[in-house]
Amino acid sequence: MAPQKRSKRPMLLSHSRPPIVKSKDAALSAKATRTLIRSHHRLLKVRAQALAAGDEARVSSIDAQIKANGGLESYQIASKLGQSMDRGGDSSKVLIDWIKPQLKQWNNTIPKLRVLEVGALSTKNACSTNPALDVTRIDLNSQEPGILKQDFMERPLPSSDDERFNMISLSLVLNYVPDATGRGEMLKRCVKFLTSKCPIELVPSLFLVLPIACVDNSRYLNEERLGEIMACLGFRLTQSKRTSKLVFYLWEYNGTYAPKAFKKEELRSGKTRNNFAVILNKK
Ligand SMILES: C[S@@+](CC[C@H](N)C(=O)[O-])C[C@H]1O[C@@H](n2cnc3c(N)ncnc32)[C@H](O)[C@@H]1O
Repeated sequence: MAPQKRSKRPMLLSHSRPPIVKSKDAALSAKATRTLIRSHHRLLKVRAQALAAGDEARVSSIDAQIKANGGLESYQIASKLGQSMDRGGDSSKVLIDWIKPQLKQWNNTIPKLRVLEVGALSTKNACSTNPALDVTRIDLNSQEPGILKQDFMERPLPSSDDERFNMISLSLVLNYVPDATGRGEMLKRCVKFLTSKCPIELVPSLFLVLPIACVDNSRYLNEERLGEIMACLGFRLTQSKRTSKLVFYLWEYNGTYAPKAFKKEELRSGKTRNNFAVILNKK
């Protein structure tokens, strides 16, 4: 009788990052990195729940735990490690590969394309080092002088196209937002920062990277639902790519912004599913 194939268990969201490492030492630090990232996300989630419940004492106690774990800074170091070459590399390389054909139209006699990188950990990634791109980098906690310390949700809304962007990068940022409504608001907000005024022929776009478990193993989100949410915001999927841990998407904005309501509704059940969700409010 042929040996029975072991069925592959669906991946938990907490196990999605960083990608596999090879050497023994790296494997150890990968484990520590994963634990730190997982714990930070979990604490942010319970903090958001305590905040919503008005439980200030619990919020303070969670803040103390986050601090004891090294805070956002340690989380960012762990994320950077996850981004390093031996763990799958810089995600913005995927974006550059995808837009390479359009970037061929660019030369240094015309203005650069404006890119907003939300959740930026480096000034030297593929996006930042591309000569055709003028990258504005923001993060809740700046690690380098070229990164502005700013919450995207608090960034003043643009008053003209000169303050808008041809592309926005949200790489592993949407899953950082601890509540489902906040994620919907973040996606909506992206639209307000995009412009079709561009030095080359390029449709304004959103580069979105998520841990694969957010769409493959969530009770509340799958690719179809994500597509529906994005479609009502005016986005059309033009590129996508999967690795064992991450999913990359390029969404073009077609200008038809008409948000519909999407609740947190169970799309698939099962004990090993995660609870990643995006709630969209009409207004
Ligand atoms: C997992 S790291 C991802 C970094 C990098 N983009 C990557 O792909 O590896 C998430 C980063 O997003 C930042 N972030 C989350 N929400 C943000 C917001 N509302 N505004 C600015 N940065 C945010 C966090 O501070 C954190 O540094």
